[in-house]
Amino acid sequence: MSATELAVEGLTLTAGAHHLVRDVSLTARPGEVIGLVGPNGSGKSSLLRAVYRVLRPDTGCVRVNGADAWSLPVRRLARTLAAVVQESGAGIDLTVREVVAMGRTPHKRLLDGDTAEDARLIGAALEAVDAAGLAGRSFDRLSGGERQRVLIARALAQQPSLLVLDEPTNHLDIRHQLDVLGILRRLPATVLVALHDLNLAAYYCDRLYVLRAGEVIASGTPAEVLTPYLLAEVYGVTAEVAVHPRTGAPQVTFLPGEPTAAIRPVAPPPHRPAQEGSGGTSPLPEEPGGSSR
Ligand SMILES: Nc1ncnc2c1ncn2[C@@H]1O[C@H](COP(=O)(O)OP(=O)(O)OP(=O)(O)O)[C@@H](O)[C@H]1O
Repeated sequence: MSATELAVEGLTLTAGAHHLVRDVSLTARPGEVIGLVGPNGSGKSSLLRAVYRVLRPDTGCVRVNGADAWSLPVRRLARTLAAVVQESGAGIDLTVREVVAMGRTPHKRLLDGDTAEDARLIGAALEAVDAAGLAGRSFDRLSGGERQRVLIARALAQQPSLLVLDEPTNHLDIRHQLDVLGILRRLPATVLVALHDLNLAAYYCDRLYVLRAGEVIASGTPAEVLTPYLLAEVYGVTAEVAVHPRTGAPQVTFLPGEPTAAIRPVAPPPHRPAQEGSGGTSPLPEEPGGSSR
């Protein structure tokens, strides 16, 4: 299956009088891994919910290969898009294998049993997340990290060409974090993933979008986006950014203490919608001394 193009255009989401997301645009080209980063409450999950069709846009739209995701038949969208979300999975009285087998549902007709190919895909998905040994266990009795890996396996079994994940490394030990992100990196799919760990985002994502208070305030490659300046402005932290000598990816080291005036912008940055194409958009003033690379 070839990867899918995702375009979020001028998306605004509200809950009552509260803006969850305001005029957000982003693109993910086929096969790209796009990271969503930003502080708690900045709108990452809300944006993802609109993409996987749980939270209806007030204005703007979500396009999947050019088609409005909210107008597509649910089943057709489910053959394209899989989601791994934070709140899913509680209270599922099924075995692990049965949960992963649910990933095959969009590809089958009502009452169809598992084919040999389904069984192969379910087994491969379990193997991929190191959960083959859990197949017969009750899903409800798994640890948080085991459950998370099984939900990722279910999404893999769905064979999506667009995969949307909300903090997929939550609960995972470092070995399984690296494994899961490595799998996402190698999938023949487009990936949109919310991550809190900026070093993992820097290493595994092609491009990042930075959200703050429901708006995109910067986007671009990790090296373009992850500067001490931006980290001071968005998270209010002091950080140093170096290029890792082996991976070539930006590596952020956080330091105690408030950011100093030298790396704090004087005025809040104006909002400028993120743009498609190469090169990042950052409304933040130039960092003294130029790029961190
Ligand atoms: N249904 C709702 N009604 C009112 N406010 C909401 C609702 N859903 C989310 N919010 C608020 O909208 C903001 C964005 O929430 P969201 O969950 O999208 O942020 P997030 O970036 O995913 O946060 P986190 O990093 O903590 O997971 C938060 O302030 C949240 O409290």
